[in-house]
Amino acid sequence: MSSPVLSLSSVEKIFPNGVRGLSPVDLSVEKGDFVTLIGPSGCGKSTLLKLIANLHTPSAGTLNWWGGGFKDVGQKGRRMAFVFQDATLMPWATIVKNVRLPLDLEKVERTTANKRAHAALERVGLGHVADQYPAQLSGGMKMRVSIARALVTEPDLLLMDEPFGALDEFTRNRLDEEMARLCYEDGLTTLFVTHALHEAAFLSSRVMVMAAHPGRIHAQYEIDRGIVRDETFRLSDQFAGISKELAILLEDASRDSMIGQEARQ
Ligand SMILES: Nc1ncnc2c1ncn2[C@@H]1O[C@H](COP(=O)(O)OP(=O)(O)OP(=O)(O)O)[C@@H](O)[C@H]1O
Repeated sequence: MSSPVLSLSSVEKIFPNGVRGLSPVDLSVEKGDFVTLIGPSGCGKSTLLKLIANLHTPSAGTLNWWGGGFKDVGQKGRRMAFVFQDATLMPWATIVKNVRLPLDLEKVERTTANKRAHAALERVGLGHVADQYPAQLSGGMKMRVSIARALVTEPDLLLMDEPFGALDEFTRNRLDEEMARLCYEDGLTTLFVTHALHEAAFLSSRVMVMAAHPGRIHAQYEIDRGIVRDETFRLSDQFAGISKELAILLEDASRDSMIGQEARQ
């Protein structure tokens, strides 16, 4: 059997100022999983994502990427890409040049890089804006460019930190449907952070409900991978049921977080 994409064993983070960002976490992410982290502010969602991205070093515990250490991440079959809340596009460069940036940094030959950048834009439905500039696009389109810039590297693991948090609900729903298509149809392993319960219910194959004070995993909730995540699902009783069960877990996690906070005061 192949190694999990990610495995965390008793990984914790205590910041230099003594703040415990994350209590020991055990987590295993398999190929094709869509894992969402949700929980009240300060529960360690970003800390956990940054540990996985190797932007933080754990204070204790072991992290493995594809069964090995971080030094092999970036090789074929072990590529990781990020999408953040802010699309962070270069305003002076065309959309295709923005998408091509990671390939330019890798010194991929120009014709190949252009071809891949155009293909990535097609995948997010933005082939027609390749020669435009970021200022000409809406917020949702900019975010799709940011997703294309991540996809162009052909990642095996996609990390997304509240990518659609700044968008209106209609745009967010459309982008969630696009993400579901990209991730479930292509089997792209994804770790996703959100504050939005309905987004977690819609997208995930597993939801990690976290609690704060201190940051930790409170509960895990599995959702059938076989569900087709489309508009019909969003309107179904099944979706309503999943959302309700998640709301109960989240309520419970919030109550635990408040008890933790009061105990510290
Ligand atoms: N660099 C840092 N130094 C000290 N403490 C930090 C640092 N980064 C995060 N923390 C603390 O660690 C805890 C977890 O923070 P984190 O940002 O991971 O939470 P979060 O769940 O992502 O919050 P939010 O939903 O508000 O973005 C918080 O108490 C936070 O104040």
